[in-house]
Amino acid sequence: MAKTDFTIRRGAVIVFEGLDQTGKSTQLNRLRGSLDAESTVFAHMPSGFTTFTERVYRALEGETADEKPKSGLAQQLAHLACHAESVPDLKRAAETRSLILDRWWWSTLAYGWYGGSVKQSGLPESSFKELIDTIWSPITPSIVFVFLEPHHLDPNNAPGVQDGYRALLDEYAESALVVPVASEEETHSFVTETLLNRGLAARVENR
Ligand SMILES: Cc1cn([C@H]2C[C@H](O)[C@@H](COP(=O)(O)OP(=O)(O)O)O2)c(=O)[nH]c1=O
Repeated sequence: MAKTDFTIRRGAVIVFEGLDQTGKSTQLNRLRGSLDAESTVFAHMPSGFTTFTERVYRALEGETADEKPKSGLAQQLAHLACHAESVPDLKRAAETRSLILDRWWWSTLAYGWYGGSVKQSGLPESSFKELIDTIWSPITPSIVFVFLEPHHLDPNNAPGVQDGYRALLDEYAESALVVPVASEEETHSFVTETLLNRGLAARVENR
């Protein structure tokens, strides 16, 4: 029987965002498994493509307790340092192929600002947003899939983070949508059908 796969349209930028433990990674893996490896670049923020971004990510995840930053502002600035380092590569990937992003600046705003830690530092929201805008202005997403319902409790999902995602969803209603809660298989179908319907993906009959 023929296996049906997909290609993502060249130039498309697809973002997966949302709370921890919501099935985002599972769905990204499913999508990766049904795409040809050549034409789409997958990137995870903050771990990116370089030793610098990889090592900062490991420090942020805190393999040892003393490795993690104590300051919420330092934490988000470290994330943004990784984003700044990765954006030129992301831009190139989006121009020559297609790009699938596992988190981008919505996480910075949702976890950092709406989670409360950056606000506590005294940095005004406008300054934080301006920094984010400056770093991310080269990248425009074609679609943002937002995962909002955690399967398990996760300490990273501070109160407010979900509200942050909802505010971003309202602001970017044209390109962003909530992924409905469903089985793994149904969610995979939802993602692929949405991409097909919006002309961001095409079916490929092979083998
Ligand atoms: C990209 C990004 C992530 N984060 C947070 C979201 C997650 O709680 C954490 C790690 O992200 P990630 O490794 O994607 O977590 P998971 O695989 O569990 O979904 O970092 C920020 O606080 N700011 C950011 O800019």
